Amino acid sequence: MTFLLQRMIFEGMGATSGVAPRFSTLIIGSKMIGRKLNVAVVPLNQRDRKECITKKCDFRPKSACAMQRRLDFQLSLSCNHSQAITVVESGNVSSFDEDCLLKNKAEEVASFLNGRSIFLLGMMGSGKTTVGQVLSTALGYSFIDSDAYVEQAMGGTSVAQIFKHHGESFFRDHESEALWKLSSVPRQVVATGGGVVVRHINWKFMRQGISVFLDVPLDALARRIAIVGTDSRPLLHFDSGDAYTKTFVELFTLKKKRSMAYEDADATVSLLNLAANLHLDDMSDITPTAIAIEALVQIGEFLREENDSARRVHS
Ligand SMILES: Nc1ncnc2c1ncn2[C@@H]1O[C@H](COP(=O)(O)OP(=O)(O)O)[C@@H](O)[C@H]1O
Ligand SMILES: O=C(O)C1=C[C@@H](OP(=O)(O)O)[C@@H](O)[C@H](O)C1
Repeated sequence: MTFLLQRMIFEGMGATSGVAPRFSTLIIGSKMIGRKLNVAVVPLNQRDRKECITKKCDFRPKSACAMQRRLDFQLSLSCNHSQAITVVESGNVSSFDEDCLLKNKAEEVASFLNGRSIFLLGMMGSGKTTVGQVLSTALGYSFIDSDAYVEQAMGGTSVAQIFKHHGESFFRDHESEALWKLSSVPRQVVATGGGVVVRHINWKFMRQGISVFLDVPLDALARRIAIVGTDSRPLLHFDSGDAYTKTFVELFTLKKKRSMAYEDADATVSLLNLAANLHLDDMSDITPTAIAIEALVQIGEFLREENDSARRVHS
């Protein structure tokens, strides 16, 4: 894997010139392409800027390391947030403290959320459960899977069994009821079922919180689901045939019906965009933590826009 996540603070390639860098960006991803370092950055917030003081930041890739697709540079940061310190010694490749970045971003966003819950939306396999658990822990929220909630309400009957014995419409009624109940509970990350967007009433419940669409290309979804199997996902379960192909075809049909509805989400995390920003060829290299960080960035953007438009209305 050529991708390295580093917590490094300096201003772009200006750091190589020996000029003391100013703090404007936080590099969250880097990748060697030949002898060139490509980086992905996010803006630093005011508090991070105050916290971090760079003593020296000198980037020097060596050809041998470049060939091995490893970074070799010296970076010295002084940062009064002890967890945030990453010192990369010459010859070593640091492990990036993604968790620290997630924690800082979650703290920042949580202070503007006022306890509003997060509803994760997306097609089956888009990572709502996986990312939701990471996000809830970071925010200090509880996590709930709406499918699991319905299963519990049905005395432990699985979603697959509910579909089989009672049909989809029965399941959707219970799904809406679950969302209605969950929408009144603050400080939760809710992983919804992929089909939740098709019923208009569900939006009314989800608007109590903030909805975030995890937009993952169909190929990646089909690959993920083919690995774990389709037993728990009745809409994708077929008696015979290649799981990847059948899943892909079925997801394609469902996505066509749902894509406009997903666009109504308050915020979107596009894995295609994220991979491009991080200079990754393979989307499976994006960790759930990196996706959770991006979700927080997008939630932060939504809150800022919401705040701006509220101010415009009142002025
Ligand atoms: N970022 C990721 N990279 C690779 N695999 C992932 C990622 N996120 C989730 N997965 C895998 O994809 C499958 C579906 O994820 P899940 O979180 O259950 O999706 P959903 O809740 O949206 O249906 C799981 O096997 C999970 O381990
Ligand atoms: O997309 C859908 O219509 C469905 C998605 C499933 O949840 P996940 O998205 O968690 O797999 C589950 O609610 C049910 O099988 C129907």
